Amino acid sequence: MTVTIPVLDLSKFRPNDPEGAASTQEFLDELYTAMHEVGFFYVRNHGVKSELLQAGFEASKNFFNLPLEEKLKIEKVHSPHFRGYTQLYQEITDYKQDNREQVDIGREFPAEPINDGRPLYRSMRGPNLWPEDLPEFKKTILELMQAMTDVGITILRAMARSLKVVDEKEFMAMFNDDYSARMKLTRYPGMKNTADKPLDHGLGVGPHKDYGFLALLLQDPIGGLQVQTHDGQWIDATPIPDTFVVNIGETLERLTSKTFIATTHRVLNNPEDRDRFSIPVFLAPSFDTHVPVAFKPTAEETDSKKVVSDIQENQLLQDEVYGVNELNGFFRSHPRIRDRWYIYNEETKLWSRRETPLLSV
Ligand SMILES: O=C(O)CCC(=O)C(=O)O
Ligand SMILES: [Fe+2]
Repeated sequence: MTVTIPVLDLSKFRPNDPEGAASTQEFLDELYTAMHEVGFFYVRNHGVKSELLQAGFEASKNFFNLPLEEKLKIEKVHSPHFRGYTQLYQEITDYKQDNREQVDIGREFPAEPINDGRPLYRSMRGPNLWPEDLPEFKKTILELMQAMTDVGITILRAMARSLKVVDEKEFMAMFNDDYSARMKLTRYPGMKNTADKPLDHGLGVGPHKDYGFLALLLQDPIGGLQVQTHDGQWIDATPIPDTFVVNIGETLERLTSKTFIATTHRVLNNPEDRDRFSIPVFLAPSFDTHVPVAFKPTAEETDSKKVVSDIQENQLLQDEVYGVNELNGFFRSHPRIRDRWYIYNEETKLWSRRETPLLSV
């Protein structure tokens, strides 16, 4: 079966405008079909100014162009909150080292006290690490993260509405002040980049599903993102100017009993020497949220949702508490940061924060 990734027009979604009822309904129907059948779509007319998108890419390139020793000043290993810079090959996906470098940014919070009985996942909250020598970087990146978050929250509202059986107010209450947002700046070197020498497997990031509720991705024109259709084929998410690529994560898939699919995806490095840049934003409820399984699919929906994925079932994150999933996901992707800041107790089988970080990792 030939599957294409649909392009949805967000300006059709006018939830508070009685005159927009027909176009809103059309949008919701298209959204439902996209999420049920493909699990990915492009969104256009999202309202974020292209100057801001360009400024985001500029800021990202300025950072990646810094000498390695400058970038390492904000290396993620300095952050128990999994913020900061990750060198090429340091992140693990599907048991392989990724051919990409990246910066992780989250919402700014003060660090919380540790090991006082609160859940360990609250350690994910904390301050970001910012490069000192790029004065515009922080302002631009936080502005872009907020603008993309606003678009993502609008799409989440539309998803709740298109699912009908989900109570929109209850669903959106999970995104009150305390929602979780993460942004990543990525750079994928081309395979013939002789300075970086990407690993032969050619995977910028290996096959995976995202953890949370929604991912909204800004990609440059190079291409390389691929989506695994539900019969197991890999298709290109070819860049379309002025759009974001949207997909959902495992926790929202769980809430919908797989009516909406968290589709497997990966990124191939450019076969020549061209570097690719992308900026995804990941949205999820606050860490303490118990994500209900809210949806009882109809027989027809159950029938049509047999999905092939390259990901093994033991790689899936299915805890009911969102923070547990996010922490487990980061532990898996960043074992070096886990081992520096966290310790496993063989007797209790529980992780906790180290009182002082391990220096040797
Ligand atoms: O860079 C991309 O196109 C996708 C990145 C991605 O899937 C991720 O970081 O979860
Ligand atoms: Fe992803």
